Amino acid sequence: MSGREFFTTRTVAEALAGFRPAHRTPVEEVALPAALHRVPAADILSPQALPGFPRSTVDGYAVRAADTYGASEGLPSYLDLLGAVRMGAAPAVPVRPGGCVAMPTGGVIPDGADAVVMVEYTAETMPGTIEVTRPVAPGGGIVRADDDVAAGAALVPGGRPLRAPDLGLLAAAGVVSVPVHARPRVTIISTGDEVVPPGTAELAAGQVRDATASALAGLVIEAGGDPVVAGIVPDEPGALKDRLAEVLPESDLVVVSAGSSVGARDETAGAVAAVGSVWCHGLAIKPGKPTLLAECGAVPVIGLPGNPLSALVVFGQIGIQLLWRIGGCDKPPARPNVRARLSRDLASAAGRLDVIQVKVVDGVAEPLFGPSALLSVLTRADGYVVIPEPATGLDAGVEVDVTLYS
Ligand SMILES: Nc1nc2c(c(=O)[nH]1)N[C@H]1C(S)=C(S)[C@@H](COP(=O)(O)OP(=O)(O)OC[C@H]3O[C@@H](n4cnc5c(N)ncnc54)[C@H](O)[C@@H]3O)O[C@H]1N2
Ligand code: MOO
Repeated sequence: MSGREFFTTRTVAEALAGFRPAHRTPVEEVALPAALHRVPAADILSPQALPGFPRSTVDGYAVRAADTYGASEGLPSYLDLLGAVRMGAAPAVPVRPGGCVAMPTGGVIPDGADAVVMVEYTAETMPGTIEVTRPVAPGGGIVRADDDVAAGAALVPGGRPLRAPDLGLLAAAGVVSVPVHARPRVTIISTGDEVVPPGTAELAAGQVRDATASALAGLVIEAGGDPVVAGIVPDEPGALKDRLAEVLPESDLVVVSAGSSVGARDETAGAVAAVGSVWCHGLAIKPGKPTLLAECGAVPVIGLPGNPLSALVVFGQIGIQLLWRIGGCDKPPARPNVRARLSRDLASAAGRLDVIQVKVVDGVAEPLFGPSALLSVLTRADGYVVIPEPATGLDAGVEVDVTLYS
């Protein structure tokens, strides 16, 4: 196709920094169990101090610390046993000088006590008399009423996906539902006359089943989005534009696979330009150069390369970040990674980000090569190594970060 070219190529770094659509999903109230991995729209403040009362952290005796100073095996302190604290109840008696009260772990510290001595350092030598063989400092064995969280302080931050312990802290504060961003609805459109639904039993000559949409839907779910697989659009002039116009009002992000290159049938750029504005067409990434980023009204649109492997690599680098941001999270959770030694030299062009699929065996990262047309390279990989934009390659033997697939 002489004369055709990508008209606005950008680097991945430029795209991550510069393509920042303002669109965010609306906020909805969600009950705690369903709030795992959801993104609170703002800090969630605690309606009360936690734990809410001074508590013992050990089984033992509530004391005045000063009454235990100098206590030792050879010269114990002797304290009067004034009573016992019951779990889930207010203390019945205060601690007066020279006295102590038996304490279960988690019980309410009685008035007058400023420490709890562990039962291991005590003995009831006579009924009603407790021998203490180790001193305890003021505050020892106690958490204060607001040590966990002060009243009005943030229980969990806005903008970060909720983790299991967050749900616990919210529950402890009596917060049983939280305002979170709605899951972004990601419409996935496949294009191409040769692409047929995965359920097609017999393929005619030249047909391929749609591999990309199912895989993209998986990535969308992993990143907290709601995928809507919107079928296959043929290579007919106007067909994609019409489909886009239909799905845009229902979508927080639209992903179109194939048709982003510069071939005669490549319709995405034209279709997107007809309903919005193209931010870049061509990304300095390998694989995945034929990528398009655009905004159609408030809705971001990503045009991905046709090769399923390349489409998934680009969506992993750009789409996932975008998806998290649309869902209210500016700092997406990092994928797990391991350090490994590279088994061989890798070449790259300066200014281009290379994403190399690898297997990791005994701390060695072995690149998996093959054309982007082979999706099995991705299914065989344990993870990937990135050659950053300024680098012209990586030498065999260097330590690299392998981002792992989970
Ligand atoms: N002159 C140039 N030609 C090409 C370039 C280039 O820079 N200059 N880049 C090549 C690269 S790299 C890729 S990737 C492809 C991407 O082109 P398109 O985005 O227009 O995609 P198609 O040509 O339609 O498809 C490529 C390939 O992938 C298969 N495919 C498409 N969709 C699916 C699907 N949903 N499931 C399974 N397989 C799919 C399609 O059948 C083709 O085999 O352009 C190169 N050309
Ligand atoms: O970008 Mo193509 O997507 O390298 O195979």
